[in-house]
Amino acid sequence: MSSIRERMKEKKRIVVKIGSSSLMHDNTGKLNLLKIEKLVRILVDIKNSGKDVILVSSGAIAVGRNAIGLHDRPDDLSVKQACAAIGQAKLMMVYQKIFSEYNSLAAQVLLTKTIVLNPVSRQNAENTFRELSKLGAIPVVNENDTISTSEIEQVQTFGDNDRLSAVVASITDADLLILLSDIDGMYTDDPRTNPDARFIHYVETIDDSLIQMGKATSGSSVGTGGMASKIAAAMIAANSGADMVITNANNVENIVGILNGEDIGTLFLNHRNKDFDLKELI
Ligand SMILES: Nc1ncnc2c1ncn2[C@@H]1O[C@H](COP(=O)(O)OP(=O)(O)O)[C@@H](O)[C@H]1O
Ligand SMILES: N[C@@H](CCC(=O)OP(=O)(O)O)C(=O)O
Repeated sequence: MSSIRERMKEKKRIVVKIGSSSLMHDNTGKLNLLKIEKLVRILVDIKNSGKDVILVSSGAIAVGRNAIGLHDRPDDLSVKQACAAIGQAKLMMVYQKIFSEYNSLAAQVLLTKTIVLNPVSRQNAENTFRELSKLGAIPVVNENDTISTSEIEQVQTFGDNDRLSAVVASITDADLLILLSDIDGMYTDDPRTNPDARFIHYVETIDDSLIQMGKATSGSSVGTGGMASKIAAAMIAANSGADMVITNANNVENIVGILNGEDIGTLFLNHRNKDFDLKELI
């Protein structure tokens, strides 16, 4: 076990993000309940061990699409937003049920970019997260997709939950962000299109050559942002003082391995920057 990975054992506040593709069965588009159940059990156990944990869960639009029998990804904004409204409620119902089976409280927090950019509403959000932590609840965060859109200037969108999860790590002062994806971690190129792509275990510095390697291509019909948005998230996390690990959601036990210091996924090392202004990277 490397000394860099040893420091994972000391992490106190962990943000875990799961993407839409990882929550669903790819052949049916329905929720993978076994995976969600395992994820929740692990999160509650981390909380029980005395650490703080926050879940950022995508899936509102995908679950809503499935509920109304919409096979293709909607292009129309109002359809997307209606799907999100239906899907977010259904998703929370599932989370509530499973969290309560482990005697734990799930708390829904829906954010928009505007909330984070406005100092007063951002302070409110920070206070809420702090209070939830004191109460022993586990926040389940998503973007407020029914109202945030790039087309409405007053309510700008994060667009993908990788960036959102890094923003959550930043405003909650988390020391670790784990992105559960449909891939083992970052490669030198998208391995779905380039068989010669090599796995990257550690990233010390996010430079231009690394940014070029992370393509915006998504591995599924429900994912958003590809590796490019995960690198954008890593930049926010690193500046905020949080290490970030990308790992495969096929095995949610990877979370436990990462916290035990095992060499799993791609680790982006943090470089806390006290002059960092979140506004510049979102
Ligand atoms: N350099 C790269 N390394 C690994 N994956 C990459 C890279 N560039 C693009 N990708 C793509 O990014 C996808 C993961 O992003 P995305 O589909 O948005 O997943 P998620 O829903 O898990 O966030 C991978 O399945 C892969 O096809
Ligand atoms: N907020 C949207 C998901 C946006 C997103 O980034 O999705 P993903 O690439 O699956 O993490 C939803 O809940 O449907």
